[in-house]
Amino acid sequence: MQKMLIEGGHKLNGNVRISGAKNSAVALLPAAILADSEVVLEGLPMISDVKILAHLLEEIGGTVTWNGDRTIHIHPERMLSMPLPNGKVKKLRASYYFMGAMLGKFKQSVIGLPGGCHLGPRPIDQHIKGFQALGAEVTNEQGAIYLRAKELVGARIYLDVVSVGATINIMLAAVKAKGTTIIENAAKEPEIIDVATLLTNMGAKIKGVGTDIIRIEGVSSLNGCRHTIIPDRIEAGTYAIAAAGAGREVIIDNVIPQHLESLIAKLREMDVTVDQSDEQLYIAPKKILKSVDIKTLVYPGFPTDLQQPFTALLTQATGTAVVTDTIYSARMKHIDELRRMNARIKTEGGAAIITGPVQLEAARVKASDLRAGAALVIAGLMAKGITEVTGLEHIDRGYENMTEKLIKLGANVWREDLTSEEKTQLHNS
Ligand SMILES: CC(=O)N[C@H]1[C@@H](OP(=O)(O)OP(=O)(O)OC[C@H]2O[C@@H](n3ccc(=O)[nH]c3=O)[C@H](O)[C@@H]2O)O[C@H](CO)[C@@H](O)[C@@H]1O
Ligand SMILES: C=C(OP(=O)(O)O)C(=O)O
Repeated sequence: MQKMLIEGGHKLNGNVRISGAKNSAVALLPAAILADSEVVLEGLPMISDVKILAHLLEEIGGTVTWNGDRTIHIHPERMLSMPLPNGKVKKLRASYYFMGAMLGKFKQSVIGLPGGCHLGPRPIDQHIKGFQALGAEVTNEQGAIYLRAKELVGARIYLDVVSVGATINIMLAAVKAKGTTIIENAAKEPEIIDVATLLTNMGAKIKGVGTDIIRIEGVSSLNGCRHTIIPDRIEAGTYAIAAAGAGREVIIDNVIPQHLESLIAKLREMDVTVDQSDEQLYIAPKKILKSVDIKTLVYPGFPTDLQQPFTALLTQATGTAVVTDTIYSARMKHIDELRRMNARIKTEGGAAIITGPVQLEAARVKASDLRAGAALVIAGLMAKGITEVTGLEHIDRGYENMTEKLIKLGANVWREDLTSEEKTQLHNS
């Protein structure tokens, strides 16, 4: 177990290269189950979620080889619908994609309820509703979801809430179903388009991704293919926010700026200079940042996954900002930790109200989830003194080589093993 130490006050400067998108990768890997021959995925991020999913593919009989460190070759020919009720599936959210992919391929699956960030309740009722509409019988037995179908038949499915996971999971189950499936009120995130691109390359017939109505004509078999993943807009956004709060001039490489329009608009409202080209963002903050309100929404609205890092940035802005998370109203565990660092944040009626600017002070803080971790690291870059962040297993789920990337930008950041006393303290906290 380790902690990250961040000596604040070193301005970020230079280039940072963004890795492949976590939320695409975690769906592309299970999607490979549906193919009859080799699937090659290029540009995967080297994060723990990806490593766990690759192991799960092996657990169900797949052959997985890494070529170079970011290209994976998956042979699905010997995969079986092995039950995965416990163990690794609980370590991440996206193990739920094994449900849709195994149901689509084998007409049955047994998967433990997923883990992932604790952001308040994260039901999967819309996934289940979709599987049932396609003809699956669904039972929950001792914390595992059992899915069985004689055959899957296309259906019209209206999502009661716009859900990334349910949209992708229903696509995975429907691509080999008999007839036509229509998903209404579908989510439109770029990662959904990336998954649909892979499935289309495999031979699936999907129309309308990126709109709220997706139409899928089932096919009887899917072949292997090669696919390059899109860049991670949330990782890019995290570095853009860090640059706005603790940077001089930062260039973010390997990004699709159109995926970050809501963030770019908010940074510009704060008076941060943001220039964009095809695959780069240039970020240069002014001395004084203006406060802005944010409200998280489904894509293309402001992403909930950037709410916590952005809240850290707002501690440096002049005025009062109101942050509302309409996707996960309980995604506020970073706030107590930011307060430990001298942030002036109140919570009222589910919103966070941040008054700034304040001089953040270093403290020992704990990441309760992935983006809370990113928020605390950003706060550490802006704080006086050496901040210690624990809970790095959350950060490692979604940020490849964060320490190395920050060092390259000029930050003074390093990791140390926890002493046994610190481990005990952490365990008891
Ligand atoms: C692996 C992955 O891609 N994770 C992302 C995905 O999570 P995930 O796919 O879990 O999030 P969803 O888009 O499904 O959730 C959106 C909202 O719908 C609710 N809901 C969802 C499904 C359902 O069956 N019933 C229901 O009520 C959720 O509680 C939440 O309030 O999208 C979230 C919202 O952009 C991001 O924060 C996560 O980073
Ligand atoms: C909430 C997140 O991830 P997950 O859905 O995988 O828990 C995230 O990426 O911010």
